[in-house]
Amino acid sequence: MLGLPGGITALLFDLDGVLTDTAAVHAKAWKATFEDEGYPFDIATDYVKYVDGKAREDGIRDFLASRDVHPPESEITRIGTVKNDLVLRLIREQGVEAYEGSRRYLEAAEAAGLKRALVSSSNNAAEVLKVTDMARFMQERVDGGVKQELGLKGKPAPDTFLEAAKRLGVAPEHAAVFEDALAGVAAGHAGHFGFVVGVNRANQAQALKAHGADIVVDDLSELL
Ligand SMILES: O=P(O)(O)OC[C@H]1O[C@@H](O)[C@H](O)[C@@H](O)[C@@H]1O
Repeated sequence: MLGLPGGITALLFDLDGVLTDTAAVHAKAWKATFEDEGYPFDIATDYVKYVDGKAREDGIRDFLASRDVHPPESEITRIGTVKNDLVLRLIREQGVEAYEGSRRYLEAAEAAGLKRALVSSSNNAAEVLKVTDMARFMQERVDGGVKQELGLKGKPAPDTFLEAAKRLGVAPEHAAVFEDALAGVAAGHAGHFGFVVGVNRANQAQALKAHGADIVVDDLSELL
């Protein structure tokens, strides 16, 4: 059913790049922010490898560590605030769209009686879900704020996905993970979920597979 193996009863969706076109907005804002700070930043390599899918502070820490820079927490918070102000401005100016294929997939999942949760590293997830009218599809939401409240480890650790499965009352082997980020598919793999769908929005099908995706699609409509 819906391109999933038998036994899957719950679906765990990443947001940016899986349900909405906001991954590119984040990438653009990170590039501008890091380059203003004096660090050349390549989206195809640095964003994908060090930042994509991770919690805000983890992305900053991991990218700067790759340049052998290890700033104090106050500095990481400052850079994160600059980047977030820019993301919010870009979202206000450009708007946010949900992928049509993802909306149709969620409608089909709802009609099929599958449970659904959002698992996003972003602190802006609730707002993005709301403005794209996708919140109504989600029975649970584990986002950047929930992660902080509960002290969960971020992606690529599986903890946020495991928390969402627990909230839905489903064992990991009965849940499928939908992710576009390498850190996200790695989290799905590490959590021993029943199925990991890699969503290829950045021409990285091979890398998604190598990090743990069971299948890779360009759009969720391929699974309908
Ligand atoms: O800064 P926010 O909105 O809390 O988002 C954190 C991260 O959320 C992830 O979903 C994005 O892939 C990252 O690019 C982003 O950095």
